[in-house]
Amino acid sequence: MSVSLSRHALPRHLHLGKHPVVASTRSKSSYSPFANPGSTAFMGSVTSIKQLPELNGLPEVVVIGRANVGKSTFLNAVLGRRDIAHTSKKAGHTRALNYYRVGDEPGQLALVDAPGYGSRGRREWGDLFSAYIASREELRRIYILFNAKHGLKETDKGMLAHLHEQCLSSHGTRFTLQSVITKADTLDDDDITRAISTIRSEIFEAAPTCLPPIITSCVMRPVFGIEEARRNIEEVCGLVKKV
Ligand SMILES: Nc1nc2c(ncn2[C@@H]2O[C@H](COP(=O)(O)OP(=O)(O)OP(=O)(O)O)[C@@H](O)[C@H]2O)c(=O)[nH]1
Ligand SMILES: [Mg+2]
Repeated sequence: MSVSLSRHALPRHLHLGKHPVVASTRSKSSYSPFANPGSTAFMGSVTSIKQLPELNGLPEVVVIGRANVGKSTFLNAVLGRRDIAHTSKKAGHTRALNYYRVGDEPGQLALVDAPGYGSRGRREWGDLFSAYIASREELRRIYILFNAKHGLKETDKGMLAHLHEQCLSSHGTRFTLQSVITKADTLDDDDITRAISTIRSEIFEAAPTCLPPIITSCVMRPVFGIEEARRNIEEVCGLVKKV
């Protein structure tokens, strides 16, 4: 195993080519909701569809993926907080839809951490999630995470196909789908290039409407791909003024 991956070691096309880091789209005068991590607040846990919070029109994005893929860690990195979301080596840790407000009150957007799906996920979490995506009007984008080392499993393909159908049936007016590759540090440079290529094709096969992956590592210092993820969230929530 190698942890040598670095911005410089990454193949050029992974970070500079087809899907460039979008920091350059930010106007110097625009303000990032992620600029002040201290203003982020945990809003509460939702275990039943009736408990979904009233956010008075705040845009919302959700982070999903198989148990243990790194959802809560990714969310902490995006929020610039060490442990506002609880993480664990043991799969199945997050057991509710956990809401985080980003920005000073009343906030600029809500970020939602979801329980994992797959063999360690529980059926009732699946039911809650299905009801959530079917009805939540504030939802702008679903971030679906895949472990670089494990690639896509059948449950991932099934989830992608299901979400793709939902996007198509609403003509993309309700939410869009963005893929994210986690734990890029767990593969060496040759393997990560191959893994990304396979994951990209499998995503496209299962869900042609899903946007190609943002590649991340939350253990690299500095973290990798997180600034790109923040810009992506700001854009989909209408918070970036393009110059
Ligand atoms: N090497 C490496 N490990 C990571 C990375 N991100 C997360 N992890 C580890 O992966 C494990 C699971 O992380 P979580 O963030 O709790 O995963 P989760 O998807 O929220 O898990 P559940 O809530 O159980 O579904 C933890 O031990 C993390 O430290 C990463 O970028 N690189
Ligand atoms: Mg979690």
